[in-house]
Amino acid sequence: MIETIDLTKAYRKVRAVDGLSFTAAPGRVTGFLGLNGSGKTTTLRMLLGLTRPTSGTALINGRPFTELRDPLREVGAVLEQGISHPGQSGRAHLAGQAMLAGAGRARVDALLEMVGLAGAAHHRTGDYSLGMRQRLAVATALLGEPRVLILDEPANGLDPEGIAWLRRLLRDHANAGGTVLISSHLLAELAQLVDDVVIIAKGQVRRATPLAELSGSDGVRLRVRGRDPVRLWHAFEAAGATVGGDGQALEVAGLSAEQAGEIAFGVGVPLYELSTDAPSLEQIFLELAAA
Ligand SMILES: Nc1ncnc2c1ncn2[C@@H]1O[C@H](COP(=O)(O)OP(=O)(O)OP(=O)(O)O)[C@@H](O)[C@H]1O
Repeated sequence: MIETIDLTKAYRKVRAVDGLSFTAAPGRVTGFLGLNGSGKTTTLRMLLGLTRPTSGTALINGRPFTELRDPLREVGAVLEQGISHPGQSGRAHLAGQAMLAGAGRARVDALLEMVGLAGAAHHRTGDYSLGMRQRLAVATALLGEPRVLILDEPANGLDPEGIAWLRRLLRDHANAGGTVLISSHLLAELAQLVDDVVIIAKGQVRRATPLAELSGSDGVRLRVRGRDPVRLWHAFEAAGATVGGDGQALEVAGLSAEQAGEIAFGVGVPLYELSTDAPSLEQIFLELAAA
């Protein structure tokens, strides 16, 4: 379980995180989404005890990171690339980290297998592709068999096969009762991976919802053309809709197609066109994230 309560981080000129409250629940993969500079990394760093909050609380399994009894066994994180020495092999890197985490050799080999790096385990990490470095970072995060996983932009650099691998890995982790928080600045990148989304902008939560409920009916817009646009405009507004237009057609939010058709019929205006335009997930995200 991950929880932030009124979490705030102010730097001299910016409030990077501004009263942020959200939870990421066990058994779920939660996407933490925002545009560049919206405060994602700062939030994750506060959760991991790397940045001190100005105020508010960041909790992992009910405690601040600094009060966790055995942090490496409770939370694993992928924060940035370049954690390994480029001259070191992937295996040597992981074995070194394993000593810190109190994990044995068998675990190192099992993890290299699990992240698909067994064949490249003895190559220098300096020769790894971005995707391979991401896989090594995920293996490192999993060393202590933590229940909570925090991943900052892990899909970055992964090819479709890598994304499919990450999806399975995160799903298995959540299905086993683990908590996963994964950040990105692209909803499309996470749409196949996550159960829930927390969308932030300017350090504040704009929407926290199961992904399936993000594209609710409130985002649907109608495109309406009829013989008397002005009359239609007034009739739709009188019914509580928000109406815009481009001269050709009216753009109507807040009504279903059925309601709009009935209203047009009621005021005696023949319709030439009535279509619904459901925004894509990416459009909804951008609208929320840019607000
Ligand atoms: N150490 C710091 N000192 C001053 N300002 C900072 C510091 N760290 C972050 N910021 C500012 O806080 C804001 C949020 O940054 P943060 O890195 O958390 O965003 P982000 O959502 O992770 O962005 P990105 O996707 O680009 O990594 C930005 O305006 C950034 O410039």
